[in-house]
Amino acid sequence: MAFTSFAGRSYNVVSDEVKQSGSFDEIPMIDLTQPQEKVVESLRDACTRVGFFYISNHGIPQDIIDQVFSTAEGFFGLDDELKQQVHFNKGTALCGYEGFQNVYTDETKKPDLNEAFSWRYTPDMDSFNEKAETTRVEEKNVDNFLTSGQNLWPNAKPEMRRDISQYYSHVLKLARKLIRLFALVLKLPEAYFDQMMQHPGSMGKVLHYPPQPAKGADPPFGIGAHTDIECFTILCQGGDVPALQVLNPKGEWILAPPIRGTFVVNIGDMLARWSNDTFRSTIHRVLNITGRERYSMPVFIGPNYNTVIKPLETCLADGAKYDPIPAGLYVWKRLAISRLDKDEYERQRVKMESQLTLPIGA
Ligand SMILES: O=C(O)CCC(=O)C(=O)O
Ligand SMILES: [Fe+2]
Repeated sequence: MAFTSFAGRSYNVVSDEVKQSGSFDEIPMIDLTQPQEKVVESLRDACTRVGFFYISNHGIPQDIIDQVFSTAEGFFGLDDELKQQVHFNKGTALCGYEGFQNVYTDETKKPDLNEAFSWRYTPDMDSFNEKAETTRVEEKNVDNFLTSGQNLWPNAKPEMRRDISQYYSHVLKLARKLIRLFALVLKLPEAYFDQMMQHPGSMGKVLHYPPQPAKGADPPFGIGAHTDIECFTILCQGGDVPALQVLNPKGEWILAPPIRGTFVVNIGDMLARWSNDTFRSTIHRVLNITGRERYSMPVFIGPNYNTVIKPLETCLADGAKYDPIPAGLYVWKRLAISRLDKDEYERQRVKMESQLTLPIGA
């Protein structure tokens, strides 16, 4: 069975059976409190060979995590009418509520069996970053997708804004720590990405996957097989509901179960592209056949949307494989194609391309 991702790469999937072993037989675990050289060495292996890893001792208090999942569960339990009030179609940032089977992720266009609520970075959600407010000015000439303040927070569940913001502030801090480690892995100065991460091109999402039948010829997936769009994802799995599967190079699906006290981190297409494929962006999907409700919360991290993603100098041994593209345009195209109808996509594309242009000589 062949699989072509939205990023245009082909993969061979040999078996639909979930294996516990393979060419990477498990997802590495990296303790962030080890000496830095050890962390960097483990990250180099994880990012180049697997594209997925767990992190332990990440520093985010468990009660903050528990709180946000409990609030999100309450939000998903609201009447549909209340959730529809913040449907992503009501805003311009492609964020807000997505109902069951509203969106598709894999190239078969089969709708995903989840409901979700998503938000975009705004400086007021970045409370550990003293420079957050001053970076807002960088975005003043662009609107729609790129403008801050477009989040659709539900009035019917005001704790969503409070608890998500609290959690997200912590995750942003962790993300800035990780990007410094990635810089070292890529043989760049530790602070190489710092400025670009002041106002990150970032989104977050909380997802609810209902249980689904274990058998069936052509089952819907909680989320279809895909690679993530941004540079990397920090994923928190709520409860103890194993359903995330990761495709190894042999074409086998490896389970990445929740491990309390850890996050799953995975590399996305933007960092694979930026690193000229030094880092791997690995295919994954969700199939919740546990009989239980599953909740998860990925935060997608990328640089400021004006950043030009051009293969990094330290990764050019085989020549640049990719053309430069503004980060915001890359993200927008990937999100919009599975969310907007064709005419609306074309209308917005023209506008986006005129707003996000490459600097001369990029
Ligand atoms: O729910 C999960 O475990 C994964 C979600 C995911 O892959 C995504 O939202 O991109
Ligand atoms: Fe994903």
